Amino acid sequence: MTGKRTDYLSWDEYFMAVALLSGHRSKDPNTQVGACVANSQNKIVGVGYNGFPWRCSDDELPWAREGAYLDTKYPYVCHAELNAVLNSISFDLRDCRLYVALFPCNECTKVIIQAGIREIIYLSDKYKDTDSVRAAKIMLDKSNTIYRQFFPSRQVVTLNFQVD
Ligand SMILES: Nc1ccn([C@H]2C[C@H](O)[C@@H](COP(=O)(O)O)O2)c(=O)n1
Ligand SMILES: [Zn+2]
Repeated sequence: MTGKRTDYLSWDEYFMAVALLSGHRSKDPNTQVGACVANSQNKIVGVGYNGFPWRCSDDELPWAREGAYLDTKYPYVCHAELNAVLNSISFDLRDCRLYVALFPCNECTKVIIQAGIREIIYLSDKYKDTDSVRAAKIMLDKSNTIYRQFFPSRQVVTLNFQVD
C-alpha cells in the first residue's frame, strides 16, 4: 500500500483558496475580493465576494473609482466580508475564522466583531495606510479579535476542469 499524499492543502490554504475562488465571481474591474468563514470544526459556513446589493443591476451602477462620489462604486458596493457574513448559514459566528484576500475596512470590521468572529486571516494589507484600516485595527485590538497575515508556502493552486 502506498502512503498518503503529502502535498494536500493545509486548512489555511484551503479556506484562503475558497476565498480567492469566490473573488472570481466579482464583477469589479479593479479589485476582486473574496471571503470565506470557517467554524471551529473547519466547516465552511459562509462565502462572499464584492458586488452590488441584490436587485441593483451590475450594469446600471458605476464601477468607477474616481469622480463624484455618487458616480463611483464606493457608496454601493457590498464588501466580500459583509457578504460572507450575510450569506452565512448561521446567525451566530462565534469562534469562527474569516479568510479574506484584503484586510477588512472599518465598516466590515464592525460586522465581523458583532457576528462573533474571533480571527481574521488575510493575504494583503495594501490599504494599511488608510484611516479605514487604521480604525479597523483599533476595533480589532480592543475587541481581542485576532488578525494575522497568511504567508502561503505555495504560490499557485491549479484548478483543472478537465478530470480524467
Ligand atoms: N477588505 C475589502 C476591501 C475592499 N473590498 C472591495 C470594495 C471594492 O469593490 C474593491 C476595492 O476597490 P479599489 O478601491 O481597490 O478599486 O474591493 C472588499 O470587498 N473588501
Ligand atoms: Zn469592508
